[in-house]
Order: sequence, then C-alpha cells, then structure tokens
Amino acid sequence: MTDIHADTAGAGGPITHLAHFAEPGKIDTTHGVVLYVENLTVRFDAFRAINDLSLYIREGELRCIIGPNGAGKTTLMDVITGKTGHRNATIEGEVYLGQTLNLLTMQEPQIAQLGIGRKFQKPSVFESQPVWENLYLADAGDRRWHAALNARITADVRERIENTLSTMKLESVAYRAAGELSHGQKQRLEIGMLLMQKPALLLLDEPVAGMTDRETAELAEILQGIRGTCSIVVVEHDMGFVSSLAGDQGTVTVLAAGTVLAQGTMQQVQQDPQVIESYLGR
Ligand SMILES: Nc1ncnc2c1ncn2[C@@H]1O[C@H](COP(=O)(O)OP(=O)(O)OP(=O)(O)O)[C@@H](O)[C@H]1O
Repeated sequence: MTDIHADTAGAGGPITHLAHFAEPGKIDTTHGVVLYVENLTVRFDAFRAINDLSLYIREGELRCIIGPNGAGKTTLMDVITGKTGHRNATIEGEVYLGQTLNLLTMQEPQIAQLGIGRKFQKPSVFESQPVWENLYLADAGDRRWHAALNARITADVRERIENTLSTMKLESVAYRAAGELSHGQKQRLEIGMLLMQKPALLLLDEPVAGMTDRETAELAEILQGIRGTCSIVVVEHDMGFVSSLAGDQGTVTVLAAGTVLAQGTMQQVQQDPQVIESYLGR
C-alpha cells in the first residue's frame, strides 16, 4: 500500500458509529458518506476476488475506479447491487448505503429501489420506443408498462423528461426510436433513464467502451455537468476519460488483486510506482 491510498479521514468515520435516527428506508448521509465498503472479502470457492477491501464514497462525489483485468471491479459492483447472492460467492465484511442500510442483507430489486442505479457496459433501452418514452417508462419504474403508457403524464414528469433530454444532450432525437440512435446516444439515454429514477448513487461500468473520441469527450462533459447532483462511481479503462472526469482534485481508486492498491488524485496515482508496475505501465 502507498501513503496515498487511504482517505477515510474525510469519510465521516466507520459504520460502527451508526446513527439511529434516520427514517426507515431513507439514506442517512449525516456523515457525508453515501456508500461504505469495509473490510470486504468475496471468495469464489477458495479464490479471493475481493480481498479485505475498504472504500468510502462521499455524497455528491464522482469517483473513478481503475485497475487491471481481474482486479475485482465488476465483483465489487455486483456486491453493491446485490448480484452475487446467487453465485458460488462467500461474502464477508460490511457494505452500507448511508449509515443504516446494510446492503449485504438485501436483494437486487430492493437495492435498486433504495436509489442505487447501475449501468452495464452494453446499452439496454426499449429500442422500438421513442427516446422520450424510454425516459418516461424509466420514471414509471415497476408500474405496468401498458398502464404507464396509458397514464397521463404529469407536469412534473414532463419537466423532468425535458430536463433529462437537455442534460443528456438528446433533445434533437427526443422523438426518434431508441433503436435508431448511435452507440454514444444510446449510452447517454440509458444514463438518462437511471437519472429519471433520482438515484443517490449511480454506478457506471465502462460507459465509454465502444464510443468514438467525440462521444467520449461529450459524455465526460455531461458527467461533469451532473457532478454533485448524486454520487457517481465510474469503472473505466480509458485513461483519457478518467483524467477528464477526475480533473485535478477528483479521487481515483486503483484496484488490483481485489484490494485498493492506491488512491488519490489522477496525478498521484499515475506517479505511484506500484500502479505503474501493475497497471499503467503495461
Ligand atoms: N462467479 C465466479 N466464479 C469464480 N471466479 C470468478 C467469478 N466471478 C469473477 N471471478 C474471478 O474474480 C476475479 C475478479 O473478476 P472481476 O470480473 O470482478 O474483475 P474486473 O476487475 O471487473 O475485470 P475486467 O476489467 O476484466 O472486467 C477474476 O479473476 C475472475 O475470474
């Protein structure tokens, strides 16, 4: 470990200092932290995909997570979103949303309802529906599809759809079928669909894979624009994209062999000898 890895000083302290006054189901961020991962170990049979990993995501933070193939990035996202339960995984440690919500005791749908939105690498949108309707259906959530389409759109939802179209730079294609969009536009639409659900924490898994340079730069600008409205964790291999998201001050976490190898600003991790050896130097 290097001396730049730990930033728990700003993380509001460990989850053993639980506040008990939060409303049930509400995320208690009284310490400024939306996600606590503490001493997490995930074993697949005897193999440790995650090994005593701790990290803290602050409210409104945009965190980039990088690391070599097999470092445990996807496994970490899976644990946070309740996806590892059905596999041959043994999980130890603590994963809390805010001070009180123990994610390791919850199933995937419940975690999504609490406000964790996850975008996988490949876009997943309703191809035959217009862009605006995709946003509307995302807002409708688990209301039945047909019921949602037949319901009147309230002024509040209309305004949020318009705002999301504008935020995600999709106004000019609002009435086009989602299937006709470019790859970059589809990725933006899917992120917009997650934003319609007002997430507390947005997890983006390699969002610029397959994008052109221009689409990548556009997404970086958009994410910078929504920075602070919710916490965002981006897992990415594209270093140019990570640099533009992190800027001079943002925190970049480097995972390797299932644990935090280094953590700090982009400049700090880029100069870290262990990071260069295990990842960037390749
Ligand atoms: N269900 C499973 N059973 C056994 N091993 C697994 C399972 N899922 C993941 N692993 C192993 O755990 C390690 C971490 O995998 P993971 O997919 O989390 O890495 P990653 O950092 O996301 O890699 P990449 O950048 O290639 O997506 C890898 O060695 C992988 O082979």
